[in-house]
Amino acid sequence: MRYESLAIEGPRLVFPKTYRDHRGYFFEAFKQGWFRENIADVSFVQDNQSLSHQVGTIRGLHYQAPPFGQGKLIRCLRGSIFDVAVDIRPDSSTFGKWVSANLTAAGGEQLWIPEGFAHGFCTLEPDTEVFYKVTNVYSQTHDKGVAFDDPVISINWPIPLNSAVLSDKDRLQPPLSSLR
Ligand SMILES: Cc1cn([C@H]2C[C@H](O)[C@@H](COP(=O)(O)OP(=O)(O)O[C@H]3O[C@H](C)C(=O)[C@H](O)[C@H]3O)O2)c(=O)[nH]c1=O
Repeated sequence: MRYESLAIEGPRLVFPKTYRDHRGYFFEAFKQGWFRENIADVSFVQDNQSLSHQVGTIRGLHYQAPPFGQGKLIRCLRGSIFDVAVDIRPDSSTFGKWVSANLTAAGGEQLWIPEGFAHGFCTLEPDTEVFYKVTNVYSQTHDKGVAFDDPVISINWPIPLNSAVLSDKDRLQPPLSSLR
C-alpha cells in the first residue's frame, strides 16, 4: 500500500497493493496500523455505502459540523467517480480551494479526506457504488452542505452542471460565503 499527497495539505490518495492471478485479484483494502502510521492517527466508527444509478449523479458538497466532524476514506466498489474535497477550515490559507481524484473500482484507489473538508463526488459510470469509512457517527442536526456549483469554489465537474442528477437537498445548499 502506498500514498500520494495532493495540492492541499491533508487529503491523501491511497493505492492498495493488488495481487492478480488467473482467478482475479486480492488486495488489503484497509489496515489500521498502516493508516495510523502513514495517513492519520484516527479511528473509524462507521462504514457507509451508496449506489447511484445514473452517470452524472452528484452527491455533495457535504460535511458535519463540530463536534461531529468526520474524516472520510472513500473508494469505489463498482464503477467510478470524480471525487472532490473542498477546504472549509475557516483559518486555512487554502479556504475554498479544492482537490479531486478519480476513484475507480478497477484501480482500488482511495481518497482520505480529513475533518475540515466538504466532500462531494460525480459518478462517471452507471450503477456506481461508493463505500466510505468515517471517523464520527452520523448526526442529522450536524449534517451540513455547500453548493456544489458555487462559482467561488469553481469545481471543474466532468459534466454540464445543468445535467447533474441531484437530491432536492443538494439543489438548495448554501454558498461557501455562508461559512464565514
Ligand atoms: C450520511 C448519512 C445519511 N443517512 C440517511 C439520511 C437520509 O435519510 C439518507 C440519505 O442521506 P443523504 O441524501 O445525505 O446521502 P448522500 O447524498 O449520499 O450524502 C452523503 O454523500 C456525501 C458525498 C458525503 O460525503 C456524506 O457522507 C453524505 O452526506 O440516509 C444516515 O442514516 N446516515 C448517514 O451517515
